[in-house]
Amino acid sequence: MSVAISFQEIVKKYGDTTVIPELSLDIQKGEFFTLLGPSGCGKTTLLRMVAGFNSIEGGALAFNEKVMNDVPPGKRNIGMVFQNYAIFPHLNVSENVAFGLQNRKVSKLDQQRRVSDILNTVKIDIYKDRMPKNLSGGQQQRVALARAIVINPDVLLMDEPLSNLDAQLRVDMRNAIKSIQREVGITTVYVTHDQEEAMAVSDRIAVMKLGVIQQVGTPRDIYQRPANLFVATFIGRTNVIDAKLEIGAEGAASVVVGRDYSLPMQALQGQAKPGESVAVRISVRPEEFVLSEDGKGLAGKVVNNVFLGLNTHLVVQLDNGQEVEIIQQSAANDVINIGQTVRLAILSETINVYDESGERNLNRGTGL
Ligand SMILES: Nc1ncnc2c1ncn2[C@@H]1O[C@H](COP(=O)(O)OP(=O)(O)OP(=O)(O)O)[C@@H](O)[C@H]1O
Repeated sequence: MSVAISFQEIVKKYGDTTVIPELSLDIQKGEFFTLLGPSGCGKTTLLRMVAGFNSIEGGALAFNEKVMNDVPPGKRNIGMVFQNYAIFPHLNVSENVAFGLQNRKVSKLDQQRRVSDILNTVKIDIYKDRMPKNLSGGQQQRVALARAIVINPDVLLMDEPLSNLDAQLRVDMRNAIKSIQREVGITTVYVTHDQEEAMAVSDRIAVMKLGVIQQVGTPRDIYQRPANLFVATFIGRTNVIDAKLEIGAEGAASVVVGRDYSLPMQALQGQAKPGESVAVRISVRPEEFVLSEDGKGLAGKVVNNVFLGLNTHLVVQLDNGQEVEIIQQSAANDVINIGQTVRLAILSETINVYDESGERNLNRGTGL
């Protein structure tokens, strides 16, 4: 694979305020790449730098190794889709899609052929003569997508394209966007604050906080091995619990949680000296707890119990007062009642152990 978009120590400032300090990132050709993070973290700012709508105060932005910092938006060969579909109300579907081609000196016949191909791809060919006001939100967003890709852009940029759609349509449309992107094979940069949406569509995700990338990885990497506690808590749900990393005389590592629940952690050998005990924080996803059958585990009391069909969600209050969330497959007969005391075992192969600050995942880079 070759790099399609490269950010090299890129800086964005508004006046004296630095919003993006020296960010470096490579996006591969054909990749579906998502910028994900809470409101105000700089996703849109970065996307607008790619589009050429924002100036760049430092570093370099390159497309296929060509520096683009001073290339105007109209000369970047980019397709864009925004939250508010921005299609022309006075043009019908075909005319909207053809619009971008009219300025590109494409013959009438070629225009018709390309418009008809794209309408097929995004599955709105049956509405080709309709006016936008007679289309649903999802259909309008398909028109916007068709218009963005009909010009054969090098890069497709999408900024929260599904935010205006209702929940079910958002799920349908994200699947549609992903399969259209795969079919067309276009390098795509997608902005969202919705982590589930990001997981569903992306090849890779960059999680951002305050203009700084916290982690870049596949959805699976980011969920299973979050680089720090910010990522662990932003992606999916998790329980953060104080613990101790203890290294035995022979160097074997274990994580001790609560009073005396000890989990052997092979991956953490070498993180401290033999005989040492270091304060750490562990991240345990709700599905990484199991109700212990052998009496080993963290003691607690069930304080809430919600049956959701396949799964049951429990809230358990541990001995130290902390409440943790657990997801269990609903057993056929076994009902766990509120008030019941339980022991919670932790699947030690999967949990992540962080230093006390939460900035460093001690499991990463250990071959796991
Ligand atoms: N024109 C501007 N002038 C000054 N500050 C700005 C400007 N545009 C954005 N900012 C600031 O830059 C930071 C990043 O904003 P940006 O819109 O990129 O965030 P975002 O992650 O896209 O958020 P959201 O999801 O809410 O759109 C914010 O602190 C914002 O207040």
